[in-house]
Amino acid sequence: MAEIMLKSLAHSYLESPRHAEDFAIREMTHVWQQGGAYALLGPSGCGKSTLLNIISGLLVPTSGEVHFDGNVVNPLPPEERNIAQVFQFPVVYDTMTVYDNLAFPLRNVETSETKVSERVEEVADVLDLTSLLKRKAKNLTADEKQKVSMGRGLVRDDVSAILFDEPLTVIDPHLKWKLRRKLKEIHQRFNITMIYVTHDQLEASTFADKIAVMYEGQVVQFGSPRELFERPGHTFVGYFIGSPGMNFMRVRASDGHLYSGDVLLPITSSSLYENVTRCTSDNIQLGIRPEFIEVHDTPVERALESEVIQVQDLGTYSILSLRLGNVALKARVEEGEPLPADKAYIHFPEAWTGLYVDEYRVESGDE
Ligand SMILES: Nc1ncnc2c1ncn2[C@@H]1O[C@H](COP(=O)(O)OP(=O)(O)OP(=O)(O)O)[C@@H](O)[C@H]1O
Repeated sequence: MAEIMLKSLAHSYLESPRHAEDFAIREMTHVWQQGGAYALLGPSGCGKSTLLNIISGLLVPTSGEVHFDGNVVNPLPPEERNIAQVFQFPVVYDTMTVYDNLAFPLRNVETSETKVSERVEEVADVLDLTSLLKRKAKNLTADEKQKVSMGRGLVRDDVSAILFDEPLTVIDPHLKWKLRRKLKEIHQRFNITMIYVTHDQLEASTFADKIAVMYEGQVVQFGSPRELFERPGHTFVGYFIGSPGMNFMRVRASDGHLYSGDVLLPITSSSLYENVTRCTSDNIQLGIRPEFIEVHDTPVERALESEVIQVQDLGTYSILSLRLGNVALKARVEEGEPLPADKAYIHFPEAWTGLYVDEYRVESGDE
């Protein structure tokens, strides 16, 4: 088991990369601590598999170092890195029994048969595979095969880390939830560093204590599911996490006030105002999640009048599509709360309103 550090790591699939866009991984330094349950979350093509393959040694990075417990492992081939990797599609030997499949990684490193049977039985028990141990793998369903693949990753207790690359893709939707819980349980029981790659925010949040959100080859935020929701560090995290994503409004400061277009925003935080006036960039936005906008059906002090464009009834809550000046916003109203018809009076609580300059969050002194 190991702490994994990526030091000034960058990777391009091109021979002579010149621009930032030529890199699948843009230069980054990142630490995965020993024993952590991590998710690597991001849209298709952001570099997740590239990063995993660099850690496991399947891919040699263009520059930078990979450290396991402080030792550089760049020159080591995958088999010497002690990394278990579980891929999207099951990797099992069809002609072997489930038992022999699970025993394979242990027998490869000449483990005694007593230890083999101990570990195989333990892992089979955790993954509910005990009744299938004598079956040939070719007779298993896709779900069962993927559980065997996972089991092969878990069976050695000397691995540095287990990397999961979208492991639930082939799993039946109703079993996905169960397996996610199972992986969490396994993590707690075996205390192994686990990195779980996914593009699904729900999968990431159920599995991981900390999530690294990747966007265009960079980790734009590394935090708990709650931090990513409450204080997205980058506009992409705001859009990508939550449903619907965070609202962003372009803002400017003038005469002691903040404006979005022609709308004067009744924001009293002086440090927020000062931060905006200090910016040299013209890419300045305020971000607020639909869940945190206060919605009233009658005028109230400091609330802004907005036009209701659409109401989407989603059972226990509704999502309002609003227009404030020329800005489109979404707001969430819980069941039982007054639902505005034509006009909604909205208020942005300052504790939940973030300032974003050049897409990154800037903390104001008030927080
Ligand atoms: N073997 C390759 N040769 C050239 N370009 C590649 C290769 N593999 C990946 N890429 C490119 O590198 C970038 C990152 O790809 P990568 O597969 O790491 O992303 P990902 O986040 O894992 O996406 P997905 O979820 O679709 O697998 C993409 O632009 C992709 O097209």
